[in-house]
Amino acid sequence: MSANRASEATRATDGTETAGGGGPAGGDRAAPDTYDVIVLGGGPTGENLADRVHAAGLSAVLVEHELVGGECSYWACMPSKALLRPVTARSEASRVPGLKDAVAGPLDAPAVLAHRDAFASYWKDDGQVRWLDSAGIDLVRGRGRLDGPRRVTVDGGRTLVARHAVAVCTGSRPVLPDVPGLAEAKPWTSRDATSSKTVPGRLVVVGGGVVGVEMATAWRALGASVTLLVRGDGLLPRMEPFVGHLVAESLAEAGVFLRTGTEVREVRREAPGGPVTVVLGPGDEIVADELLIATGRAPRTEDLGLETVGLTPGGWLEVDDTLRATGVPGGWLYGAGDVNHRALLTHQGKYQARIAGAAIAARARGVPILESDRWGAHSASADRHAVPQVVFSDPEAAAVGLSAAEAERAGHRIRVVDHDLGAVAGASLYADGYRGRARMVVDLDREVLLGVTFVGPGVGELLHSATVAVAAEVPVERLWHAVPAYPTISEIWLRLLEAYRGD
Ligand SMILES: Cc1cc2nc3c(=O)[nH]c(=O)nc-3n(C[C@H](O)[C@H](O)[C@H](O)COP(=O)(O)OP(=O)(O)OC[C@H]3O[C@@H](n4cnc5c(N)ncnc54)[C@H](O)[C@@H]3O)c2cc1C
Ligand SMILES: NC(=O)c1ccc[n+]([C@@H]2O[C@H](COP(=O)([O-])OP(=O)(O)OC[C@H]3O[C@@H](n4cnc5c(N)ncnc54)[C@H](O)[C@@H]3O)[C@@H](O)[C@H]2O)c1
Repeated sequence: MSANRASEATRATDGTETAGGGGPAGGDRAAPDTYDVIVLGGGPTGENLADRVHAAGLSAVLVEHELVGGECSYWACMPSKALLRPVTARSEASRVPGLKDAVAGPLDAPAVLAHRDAFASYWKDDGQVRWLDSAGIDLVRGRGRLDGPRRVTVDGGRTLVARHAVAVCTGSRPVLPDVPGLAEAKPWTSRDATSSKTVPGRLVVVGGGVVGVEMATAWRALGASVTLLVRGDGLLPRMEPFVGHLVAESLAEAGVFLRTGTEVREVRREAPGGPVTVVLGPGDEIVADELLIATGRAPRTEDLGLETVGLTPGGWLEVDDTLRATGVPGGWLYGAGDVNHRALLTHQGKYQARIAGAAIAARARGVPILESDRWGAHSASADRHAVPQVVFSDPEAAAVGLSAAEAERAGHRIRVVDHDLGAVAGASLYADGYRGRARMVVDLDREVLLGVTFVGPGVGELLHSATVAVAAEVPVERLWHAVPAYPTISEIWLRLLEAYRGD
């Protein structure tokens, strides 16, 4: 069983299995101090990397100072999606004839929060630790710090030594912008927004990226009055512009107050737990019960001992396509997942873990590395060409590869093909008044797809078809023979291809 699958299986039952008391698996075992590979950080990336090298016959130890499973399991993907699924399910059901009345009325907030708690495994990592145990990977609890080449100290005490590699998988943390009064006001970060036990009456969200949009969606549907403050002129700026327009329209219909072109100048909270005042300009203030700051991430590298191996602490860890850190003599240091800033997504971290694990094992055995093979086992090329992402907003947004603007900036000769998703028979069956749009970006020189974007209800599950087309560089001519089933939303492929061919 691979990393993460054990915990997914326990959650799939009723979520209560991981809720019980600790058990013996939670602590260090009587482990040796020398391993083939030391992994720092037990998030999804670290777990998968340890699993891969162990499966290749190397010994591995995982060092984790909080919960095994990392940000994703307890304060990011899992709890946020558990909060959002009831929102999108109700929204879609309310547009299906015969169901509308059945889902009228507010969400049952206590039930949704309890569902979220179960999906966060009640913030206990027993299930993940059981999986490590069963996989034969040692766990050392505590903060790991590099102490020169191939050496790691844990909590300043015990020293671990690696024969082949140390992999830094320490992830990222939220950043707070430098705004007077902000830190003192103790705002919510993504951790609070995914774990709060109560629904705030009034919530101000700062940041129109993925966290801001998803959390504004969830907490509005749970009953909060939400104001979303965005610095730029729209939402989800990394995706095609039409995505942000549709999501903004839908958030406004849900009752979210959206203000673009704003800047938070000062924050005041007079008493702990009391109301918070967000100052946008002279006479322009908003008073709320909570303030969520969702303005991006910083790497967890500041106290990692990077200076002991010649690197500068605090920055994103620079790596090559085999995930090996650049500028470290001997080539024994790796960095995978959020910490290298290639793509801050769980699935990409797990992908990098598979690639890094294979590269570490190959180098340990003296097997030639296939670095030059762009799509070989030792090169994380998808990070640059085919990163998929689903934003679980209402409606969902899903994209892979390059947007039209990114493709142009990269110097490709492109053609952009757009189509109205609502005009597809499967979409109109899916929900009354289905609104959505799709775009494919075609590389005219090679006649392959560089990127695909969908926005509309249920499009998240459509994305992998596009990921296959982009990563595999399937010729457009051959895509014509990939026939979408009728009447599914996937028929959007046929419409896009017809438009491209001029049929
Ligand atoms: C609100 C939110 C929602 C998200 N939703 C999604 C989603 O739906 N889909 C998706 O793909 N991505 C999502 N992401 C992104 C995803 O959470 C991250 O990309 C992912 O968690 C990165 O995994 P990682 O293993 O690299 O790092 P992390 O999950 O951050 O894990 C790093 C681990 O290292 C440990 N650590 C750090 N320093 C040390 C040290 N010195 N010693 C020992 N241990 C250490 C930490 O305690 C942590 O457990 C979301 C992010 C947020 C904030
Ligand atoms: N469904 C998913 O895949 C999912 C969900 C949540 C988060 N994530 C990942 O987590 C990462 C972090 O998400 P995020 O939303 O925090 O970061 P982000 O980088 O996606 O968005 C942050 C936004 O805040 C804005 N911003 C920055 N400083 C600001 C300031 N001082 N005032 C106002 N706005 C400011 C930025 O312009 C940007 O639009 C992302 O890279 C994302 O990929 C993924």
